[in-house]
Amino acid sequence: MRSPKDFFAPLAVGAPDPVREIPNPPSRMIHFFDPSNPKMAAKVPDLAPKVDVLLGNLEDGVTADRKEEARAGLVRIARDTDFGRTQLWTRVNSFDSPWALDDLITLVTEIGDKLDVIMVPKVEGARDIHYVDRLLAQLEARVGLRRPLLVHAILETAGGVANVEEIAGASPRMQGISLGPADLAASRRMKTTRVGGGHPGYLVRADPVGDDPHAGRTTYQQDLWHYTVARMVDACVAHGILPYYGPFGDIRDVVACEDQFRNAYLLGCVGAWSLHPAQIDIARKVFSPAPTEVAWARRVIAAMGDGTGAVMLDGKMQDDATVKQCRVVAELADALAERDPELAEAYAVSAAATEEARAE
Ligand SMILES: CC(=O)SCCNC(=O)CCNC(=O)[C@H](O)C(C)(C)COP(=O)(O)OP(=O)(O)OC[C@H]1O[C@@H](n2cnc3c(N)ncnc32)[C@H](O)[C@@H]1OP(=O)(O)O
Ligand SMILES: CC(=O)C(=O)O
Ligand SMILES: [Mg+2]
Repeated sequence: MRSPKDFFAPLAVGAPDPVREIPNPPSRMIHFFDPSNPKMAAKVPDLAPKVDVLLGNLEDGVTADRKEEARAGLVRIARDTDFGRTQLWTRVNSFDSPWALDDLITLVTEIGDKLDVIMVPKVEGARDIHYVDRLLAQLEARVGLRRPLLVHAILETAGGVANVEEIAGASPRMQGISLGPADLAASRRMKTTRVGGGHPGYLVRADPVGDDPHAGRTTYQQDLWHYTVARMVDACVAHGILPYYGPFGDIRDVVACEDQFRNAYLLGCVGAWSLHPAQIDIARKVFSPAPTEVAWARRVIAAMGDGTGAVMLDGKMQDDATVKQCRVVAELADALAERDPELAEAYAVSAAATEEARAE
């Protein structure tokens, strides 16, 4: 653990000063693509304006014999593409692999000025973040970067979950954490073979109605990921960084994907991964507050004046705490509207309708 006195000191002579506050532009979907896959690479210019984050994935999902091609492909794509306001992230290989060191050296020295965030898989504890923190500072100093690269950890080992608070606070570079349900399931020896989502066997059952233990008992499927997501959200928020749900592997099941994303949204996550173009709009829909919610939030804020006291609105008590809840929704809506003309219109229309209803 760094001393609080030198927490914000650069870790190499000539490296840029660490950021004091993590930037929070929209990152509702982190869209994964394999830079060694020509079909996916060809889609990047069209996808860029449609997503908040594009992530060139070098780790799992890229075959071992195409690791170098993926790395070189990402360098090429980063140089040749105008990403506009869309962020460019990468996921490097894990630190025990033969590729991670070259991933970091090549990407920072070749396209460090284009990258926003480096996602690190299989983070076990603060020691992994300390390693990448120092190495990034050395590389930034070598190439003269003026803006520090940020680091995002994947929570996908039992050790990582046990150490999630220290990971979240390990460096001022820490931008956020994503849940990695596939590796985490394997690490914990969970007996699900799915990538995220529920499982029909993980349930609670209503009490028996008579002597027959089988008759008429409703079951309720439970969320396997609730504990981990909630723990991750608390660790992130306590350290001023951003929590994300990770991948949902059943691409065809757009309904369950939306449910899983929405659970994460309601628990405090700011976004999720999209593995396939079909998941981009699901994430956009879920992680953008509904216009009716925004209209309600604005009504509460207006009704609460200076934000203190208690008032009744449509039969519901509002006070200092509920106005804070509503500010979360309204501020998110304002930030998204600034980027997304469709949402700006939807939120403006809902505001006008609310005004009209109040005037009547
Ligand atoms: C547990 C983890 O670590 S998750 C993270 C690692 N995994 C990944 O990143 C997986 C990323 N996604 C993929 O590899 C693919 O989407 C797959 C394998 C799941 C499905 O791919 P396909 O079988 O090709 O899907 P499908 O046929 O529906 O694709 C339709 C088109 O979209 C393209 N496409 C698919 N996924 C993506 C993507 N993520 N980005 C851009 N284009 C994509 C396909 O190349 C195809 O292009 P075409 O119309 O020119 O032929
Ligand atoms: C996200 C990821 O890497 C995993 O689920 O293993
Ligand atoms: Mg993984």
